[in-house]
Amino acid sequence: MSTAPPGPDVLHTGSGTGDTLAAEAVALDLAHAATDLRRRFDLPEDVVYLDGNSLGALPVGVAEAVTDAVRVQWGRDLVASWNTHGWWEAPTRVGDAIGRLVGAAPGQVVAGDSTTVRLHQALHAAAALRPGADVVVTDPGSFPTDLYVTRGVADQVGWDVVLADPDEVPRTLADLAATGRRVAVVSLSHVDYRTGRLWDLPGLTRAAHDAGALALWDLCHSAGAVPVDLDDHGVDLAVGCGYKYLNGGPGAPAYVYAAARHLPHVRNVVPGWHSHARPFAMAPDHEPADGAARLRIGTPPVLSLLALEAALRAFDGVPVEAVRARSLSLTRFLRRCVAALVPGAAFVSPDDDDRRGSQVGVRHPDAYGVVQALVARGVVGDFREPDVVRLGVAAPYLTHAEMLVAARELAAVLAAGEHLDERWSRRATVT
Ligand SMILES: Cc1ncc(COP(=O)(O)O)c(C=O)c1O
Ligand SMILES: Nc1c(O)cccc1C(=O)C[C@H](N)C(=O)O
Repeated sequence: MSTAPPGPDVLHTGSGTGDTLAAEAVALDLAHAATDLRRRFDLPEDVVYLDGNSLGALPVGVAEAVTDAVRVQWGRDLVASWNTHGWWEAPTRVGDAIGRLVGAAPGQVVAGDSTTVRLHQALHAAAALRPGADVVVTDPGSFPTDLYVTRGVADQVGWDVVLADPDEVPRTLADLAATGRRVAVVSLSHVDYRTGRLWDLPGLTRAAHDAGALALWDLCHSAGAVPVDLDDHGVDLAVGCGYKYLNGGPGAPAYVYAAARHLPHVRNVVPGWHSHARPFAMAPDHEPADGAARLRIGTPPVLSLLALEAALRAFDGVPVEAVRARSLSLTRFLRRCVAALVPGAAFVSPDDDDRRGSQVGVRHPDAYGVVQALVARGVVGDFREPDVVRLGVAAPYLTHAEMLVAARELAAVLAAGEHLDERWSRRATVT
């Protein structure tokens, strides 16, 4: 199966519906040609890659940037590179580059470490900014690491964890206020990793503020795919990873955002020496640096930061609003193709554009087998417990033609019963 460039042969299904969809795919790809950034990525020709919400594709230029960082900066220039190649400033420089994609003015984002660590740090910062409050509100459907970290920090600072579906958060906040409870922070994911549900970040941020709480957002599944506009919406704290829609590579550095109004008061729970105002004074007492640098920790993963920095150039000249418009068109079309070719498909992701992130999920009792059979046919998605076939749509490098190919392959897998193959009876470690 070849998909690049997807021509009429690949698209032809031999059915009336298929022909109509094929013609539509061609028309939509023409209409969205300005945001087709496939040439900025190094993707295998024979794969429809629908897992960029787990691990983004490799952007052109990253391998060269890493080679230069290793051979020239590390290999030749050695320790001087901290100064001469800007290694020291990389966490805040890359943080600012991420900030451009999530609507944060410079000086509020720092990159490095993992989402897990950054969330831990952000929740502790919230605790220090809201002394006397003793509740954290979060979504029971959050990604597991978020639940574990939230419970862990709650134990450390003496909070109660109140679980509420994001739709129910305003009512939960009202109930808590009515019983005299003070909420420190509402901590939510912008897009649900399993369902692709996009939550109302502006409205829920306002609801948190109205209750006297801070709003903390996990942007793992929205940064680089959905406009976030952190500053415009008055978000207090945010975290996210670098390896999904930001395409920074496996284990790419994560990031933390603290709004400028909070930064002078933010306490860093892991105040390593890179967060010191004068690190090379080697002073025995910690004195926080100004700005986002106070959220640095210890020595950053320089090679990974430079890889992420090069990866972010894939977005150069393309506003995230344009990426979103392409993503909506792709997910809308994918949904329509699946509905047409797989009658009765049970969608888990919302139909409504305003409520859908950048993925389409379908429930199936043999979802794991369906995903494996799709992968065997060159359509790479992933399986999420308990029964979700998750198709992530990283708009910059995908086409409408590929959406149709994915739907056709899904229909073919189900028609042939390939999902029931014995090969899929043992699950891989990473699903
Ligand atoms: C919403 C969300 N938060 C956090 C994580 C993971 O955190 P970490 O990057 O520390 O593994 C993921 C994905 O792995 C995620 O989807
Ligand atoms: N972070 C991951 C990892 O370390 C290994 C395998 C997958 C991942 C992922 O990113 C999974 C992803 N957060 C998800 O939404 O399912």
